[in-house]
Amino acid sequence: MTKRVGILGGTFDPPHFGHLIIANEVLQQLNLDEIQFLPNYKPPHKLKASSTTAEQRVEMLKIAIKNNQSFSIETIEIERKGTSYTFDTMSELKRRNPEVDYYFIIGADMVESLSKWYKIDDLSQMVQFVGVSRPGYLLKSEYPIITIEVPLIEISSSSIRNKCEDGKSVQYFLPDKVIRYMKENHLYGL
Ligand SMILES: Nc1ncnc2c1ncn2[C@@H]1O[C@H](COP(=O)(O)OP(=O)(O)OP(=O)(O)O)[C@@H](O)[C@H]1O
Ligand SMILES: O=C(O)c1ccc[n+]([C@@H]2O[C@H](COP(=O)([O-])O)[C@@H](O)[C@H]2O)c1
Repeated sequence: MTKRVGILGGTFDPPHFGHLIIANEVLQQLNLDEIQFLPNYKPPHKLKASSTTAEQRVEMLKIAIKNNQSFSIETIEIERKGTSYTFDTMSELKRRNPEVDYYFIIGADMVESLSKWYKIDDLSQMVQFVGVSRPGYLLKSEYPIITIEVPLIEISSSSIRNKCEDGKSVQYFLPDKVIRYMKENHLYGL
């Protein structure tokens, strides 16, 4: 039987409640079988290098999704290294799991930039894109995306990193256990 899997690709530097809420909303609203979080090794469009390692980002993701049996982590991009082009990743995942229908979840900020993605025409034939609302961005695309309304969440990894560096609290933006890991490992100036 065909399996329907949602993929949430991201840098997760760090993972936050925005990621968890959109993943859960798409899972529920599209009645998918599961969600796989796909941490990238090197995001194609971000110029600034992370201050954290890929292993630390994966560790934080593990802590964040623990206890939800519908959530798991796909580490294919970390293992492949290099620039994490989604076309390369999804071609390989489709080759490994031809029976799976993939739903690639993106926030509205990413929806706006889809035309610049590597081999986007081929990629949009291979996966079903699912765009979710995000404050400040339109949920419109020339590509055949499904759009899902989620509660608007004004949280981003960059705002969390900035708050940490400014000595401000990030409690309630991400799980306490992830904050504990960040402190123990002195991430983001903590
Ligand atoms: N608050 C949010 N609402 C909706 N979508 C989000 C939200 N935060 C992240 N996303 C989406 O999740 C995916 C992964 O995001 P990413 O890991 O880059 O986090 P980010 O908060 O956007 O990071 P940064 O601030 O460093 O750019 C992207 O498709 C992004 O659009
Ligand atoms: O393949 C591309 O050209 C491409 C361009 C921009 C973003 N992406 C993917 O979109 C997802 C969200 O990206 P980011 O940078 O917001 O973490 C992540 O899986 C990226 O690898 C992919």
